[in-house]
Amino acid sequence: MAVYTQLTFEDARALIGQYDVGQLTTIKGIAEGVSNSNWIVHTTGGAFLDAGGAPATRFILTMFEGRTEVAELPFFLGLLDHLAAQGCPVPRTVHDRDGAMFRNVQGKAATLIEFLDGASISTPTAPQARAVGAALARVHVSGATFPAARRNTLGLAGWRELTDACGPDALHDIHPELAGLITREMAVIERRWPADLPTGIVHADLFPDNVLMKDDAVAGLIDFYFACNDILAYDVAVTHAAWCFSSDGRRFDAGVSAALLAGYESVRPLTEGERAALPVLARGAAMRFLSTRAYDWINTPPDAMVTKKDPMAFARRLEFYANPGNAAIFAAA
Ligand SMILES: Nc1ncnc2c1ncn2[C@@H]1O[C@H](COP(=O)(O)OP(=O)(O)O)[C@@H](O)[C@H]1O
Ligand SMILES: N[C@@H](CCOP(=O)(O)O)C(=O)O
Repeated sequence: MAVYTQLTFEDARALIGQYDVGQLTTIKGIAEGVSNSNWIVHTTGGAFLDAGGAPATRFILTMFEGRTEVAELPFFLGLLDHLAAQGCPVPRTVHDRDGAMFRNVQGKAATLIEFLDGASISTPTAPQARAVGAALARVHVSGATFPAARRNTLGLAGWRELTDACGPDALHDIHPELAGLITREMAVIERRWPADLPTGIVHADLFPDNVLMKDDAVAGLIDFYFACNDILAYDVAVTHAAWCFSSDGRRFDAGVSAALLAGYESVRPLTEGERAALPVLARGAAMRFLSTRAYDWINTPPDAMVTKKDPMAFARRLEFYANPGNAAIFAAA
């Protein structure tokens, strides 16, 4: 459950009154998500139009909790507007009557976002993975004209900081071999991390729960709050790690993997250098989510209203990618 902040109907009514979207009728907390508080909001409709040109009556209200820096909101929210304007299936930010992209509520920043129809899926098929690969590539291509930039705060140095902060004893409690795996793999990843691949705007967290699908088509890419500038092929690797395994990381799906990469390349072909780097980028991607999940596993207070995510699911992916016998999954078809 990800609603960390209590918001009364009256608070919400006052907030929604600042936007030209009609009167608030209902507001309901959303169970999915980890990082921020989210509500689905219904209104009577106003000047903000949906994709069909009718007054929109459904919105997502997001309140930003600890992990999102308020100073970075213009980047994240401006990026949504930019990508939507470029035709990517991304929700637009609803601006308030003064043109502001976010407002302050109870000392926290909150924003109103366009609602996109669709459902996230837990077991993707190859055609769905193909569509996701193509949608990711469109974001990479469209991001090239976005004028702002943001450093990846959860890059290599961040993974090391987080895993060091966990400490060997707590890692041992998660799994007796976890600290050893992290030490070995961090050394390899740091040594082999590529320095000369194409960079640009990346989503950096394109998991199935951040993609809304309608049958085999991508209806929405959401949750851009880790977006930043980084190696484009690293984003492919993140998406690969997120989509091509069972959620516990025990089963790899070769068909989904091939379809994801083919879908990506149908829009933006990978260079030889990017292909060659995918094995180490995938090890990095697995380490990225292993490090945040392990840190959260150890540090989330027991009474927090959030379902902790299993770090071992990404330790298994990391072992898979580190196995030289599996490197062929990234070879050109
Ligand atoms: N623009 C949107 N349109 C429709 N549903 C959305 C939208 N944004 C978020 N959601 C819903 O809210 C849930 C949580 O949103 P998300 O941005 O992933 O939160 P978190 O940052 O906490 O992970 C999503 O899984 C989805 O069900
Ligand atoms: N995708 C990450 C969790 C990031 O949280 P989100 O709810 O903001 O997507 C993971 O699976 O570890």
